Amino acid sequence: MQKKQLWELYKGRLYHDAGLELSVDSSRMNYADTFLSEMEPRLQKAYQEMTELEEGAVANADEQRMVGHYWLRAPELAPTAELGDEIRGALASVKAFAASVHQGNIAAPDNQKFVNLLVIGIGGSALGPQFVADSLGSARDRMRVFFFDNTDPDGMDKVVAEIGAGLKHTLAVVISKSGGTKETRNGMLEARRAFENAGLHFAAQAVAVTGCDSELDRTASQEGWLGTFPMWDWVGGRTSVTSAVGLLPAALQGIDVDRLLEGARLCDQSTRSRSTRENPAALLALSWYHTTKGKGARDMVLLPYKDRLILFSRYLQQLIMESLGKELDRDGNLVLQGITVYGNKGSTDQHAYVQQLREGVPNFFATFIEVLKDREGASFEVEPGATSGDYLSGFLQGTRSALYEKERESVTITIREITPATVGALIALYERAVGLYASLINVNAYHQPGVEAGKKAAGVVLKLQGEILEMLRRQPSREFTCEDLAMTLARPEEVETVFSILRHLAANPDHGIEMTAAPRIWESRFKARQK
Ligand SMILES: O=P(O)(O)OC[C@H]1O[C@](O)(CO)[C@@H](O)[C@@H]1O
Repeated sequence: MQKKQLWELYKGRLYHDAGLELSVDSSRMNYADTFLSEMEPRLQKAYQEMTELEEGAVANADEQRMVGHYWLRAPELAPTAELGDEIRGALASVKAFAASVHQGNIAAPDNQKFVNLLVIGIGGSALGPQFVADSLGSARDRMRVFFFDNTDPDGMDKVVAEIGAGLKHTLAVVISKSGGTKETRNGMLEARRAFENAGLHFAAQAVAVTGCDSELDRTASQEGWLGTFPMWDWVGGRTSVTSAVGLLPAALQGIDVDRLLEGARLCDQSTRSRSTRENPAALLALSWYHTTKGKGARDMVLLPYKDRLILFSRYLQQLIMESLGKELDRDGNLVLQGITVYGNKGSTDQHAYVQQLREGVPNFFATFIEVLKDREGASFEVEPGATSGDYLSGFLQGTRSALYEKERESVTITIREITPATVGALIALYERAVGLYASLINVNAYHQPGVEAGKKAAGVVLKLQGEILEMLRRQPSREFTCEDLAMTLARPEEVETVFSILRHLAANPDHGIEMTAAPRIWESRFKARQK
């Protein structure tokens, strides 16, 4: 298409919200003008489903739950007055708690102010807080934020070492909706051990965000932690960033959570429109549907040209892939749905994988995120007439057209600057786009049955490890190969797992397992160290 024609297409398709200072450009999506009208009946159905969801329908049928993340920034829309009051109450207690910590009314045991925050959680209980902390953080933050978002011992040691002596002025925020996620439980226990090693009492420096009467809730109340903030079953983990999950760490860090909620609320208002051309979330969902053929046929590559948005792709990876990646549709048909999401940031990725995007396998579409404001204040010129920010902008434009020349499609989202409000708006925009797209492809966006399989399998591995240790310790003088041991345990079919467990045990001093390596590694022998 000629540039002049493209300009006309751009003007015809551009969505711009002056209040949010947000634009969505889908002119580089090669759909015919008739596509919108063809899709309109299905979109109207999606809008209706969204209305019902917002009114409190059991939109997550499998778990028999309402889906209420939109009420978190508009409590007056909650289906009952009680729920609205709970949301307002939780927000008020988050803000009051953060203010008390900042003022030193809630303080470390030595009466000094808390200056560090250790957030412990995983998945939706970490990714939102991490994205918000990274995108809106600054050297002026009220508290420095650290994360345990895995059960990797070395990863946690690294964080503890970074905090160093500051542990005594560190507030731990343990976040788990279910309150029983093992990675988070382990993170909490590891943090507790680190506190104890430093002569500190964990309970005096910890708060929880969790569901009522969860294992974590009970631990927090039995041990007298500093506080507990609610999570409700009608808020999914991946859409929980505007609940206490995201707001408590953000408020403690010193981020204006009212502005974040306001941005999300305004974006919710815009994305409730039933006029497709005036609904940016619908325009995104339509673009996804067109380019992936409604079957995930192309990956979504996120290219935010702003360092502060680097974690947005990780955040969206969970939001989109956990929501849309489903084996069955809502009628029980096998559909194997989803959209693969990856990306880091431009222009950096230009020097990594953009080569393949332009010339290699055309199995993706790009989402450019443009931020108009370069920095606080003016920039100097790195060469006559151009600043570093001009270069960043030029690289975005350049990559967008270079991809389009090669028939690689893209959408471009433009915001004026990174503020709590625009971050809130971006979050809300994608939450709604995912919900609408899920309706278009008829999947339940609000459950995650596939995640359970891996958790169960891990439980089986740990149980087998217990049996292995018991057998090795019962016969301390005997050396076993993995095959011997699998036979002795009457688990011959599990020999590969037995081998993996033994190698891991022998690589660590914890359980006293020794390995005599054989030239063919799988013939190595293992025994329990004599006491
Ligand atoms: O907040 P929780 O219950 O610890 O769960 C953490 C994450 O685990 C998942 O359930 C997947 O395992 C996510 O959906 C969720 O965000």
